[in-house]
Amino acid sequence: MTVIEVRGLRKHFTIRKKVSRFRRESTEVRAVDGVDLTVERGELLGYLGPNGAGKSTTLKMLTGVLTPSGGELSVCGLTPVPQRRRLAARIGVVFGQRSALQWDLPLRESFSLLRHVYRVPAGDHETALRRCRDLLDLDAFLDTPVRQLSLGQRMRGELTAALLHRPEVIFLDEPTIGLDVLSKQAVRGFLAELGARGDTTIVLTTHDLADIERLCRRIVVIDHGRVVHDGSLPELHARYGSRRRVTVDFAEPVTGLSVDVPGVTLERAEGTRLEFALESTAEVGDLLARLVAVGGLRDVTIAEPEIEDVISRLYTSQVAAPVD
Ligand SMILES: Nc1ncnc2c1ncn2[C@@H]1O[C@H](COP(=O)(O)OP(=O)(O)OP(=O)(O)O)[C@@H](O)[C@H]1O
Repeated sequence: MTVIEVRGLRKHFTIRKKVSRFRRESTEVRAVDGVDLTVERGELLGYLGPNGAGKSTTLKMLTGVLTPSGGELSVCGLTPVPQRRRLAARIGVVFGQRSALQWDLPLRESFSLLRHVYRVPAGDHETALRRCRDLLDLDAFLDTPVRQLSLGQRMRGELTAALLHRPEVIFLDEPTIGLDVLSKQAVRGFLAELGARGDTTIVLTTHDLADIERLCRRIVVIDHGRVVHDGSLPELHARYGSRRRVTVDFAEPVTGLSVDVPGVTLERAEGTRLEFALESTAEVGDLLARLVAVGGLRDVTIAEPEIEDVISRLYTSQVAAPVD
C-alpha cells in the first residue's frame, strides 16, 4: 500500500536582498525542484543529501508545515496543507527545532496531555507508553520536568510523544544529532525495532553514517532539490564505485613497487606496509598474485567499502546526476 506519493514536488523561495540604498534584488532559491517519490507502507527510508539539499523543506511539505510551490503530494491519502488536522492524527513528527513536549511539565504529564489531544483511549495509551518506556529506557526520568532533561533524554521523550497515538508514518529530521553514544544507540535500536514490525513507515533525514548503515533499507539522496539516487545501500555502493581497501605487510620495506592491476590504486606506502584502494571491478586475486611475486609478503587485510567513502564520493562527485 502506498503511503506517500509525490510527483514533481517543488518549493521555491524568493529572497530579497538590499543591493544599494534604493535598490533591492530578488533571487529565487529552488529548495525542492521536482521531486518524485513513492513510499510503501512499512518502508524505512533514509532521505539524505548534503547541507542545503532540500531535505527539511521536503519534510515540511510532507507534514503540512509548508505549502508547495508546485507538484502533487499525498500522505496517507491526504493532501498535507489543506488536510493538516486530519493528517496530524495519522503521522508523527520529530523535528529537532520543534518540541511536542511541555517544557515545565514532567515527561509523564506531557504524554498524558498528548493522549487527550489525540483522544487516545487510556488502555491504548498505557500499552504504547509501556513499549516506549521499555525500549527507550524512560523510567529513570519520566517524572523529571522536560527542561531539566539532557538532549538524549529529551529526544527519547520526543520519539515517544510522536508515537503514542500510533501514527502510520513517522518523519524524523536528524533524530540522533548531538546525542551521546548511549542515547544514539537507544534511538537507533528503537527505530530498528519499529521498522522491523513493518506497520509503521519511517522517513528520516540524517548526516550520521551509522544511522544510515543500521537503519536505512532504502536511501533517497537529493542534491540541489532533485533526487540523484533512489535505491538500497548495496545499490549505492555499486553505483558510486565504492572501494575495498587492501592492506599488506611485507617482511622488509618495499620501494619502487609498481602495481599494474586495473582498478587498483596504491594509496599509501609506509615502511613495510602498503595500502591499496580497489574499485568494485578490480580483482583482489590479481593484486595478491602480483604482491606474492614480489616476495616477503607477511600479512593481508581486506576491508569492505566504508559507507563514509561512498556517501562522500556521492556528495562531492560530479557523477551525481538526477534519477530519470
Ligand atoms: N524559509 C526559507 N527562506 C529562504 N530559503 C530557504 C528557506 N528554507 C530553506 N531555504 C533554503 O532552501 C535550501 C534547502 O534548505 P533545507 O533546509 O531544505 O536543506 P537541508 O537539506 O535540510 O539542509 P541541512 O542538511 O543543512 O539541514 C537552502 O538553500 C536553504 O537556504
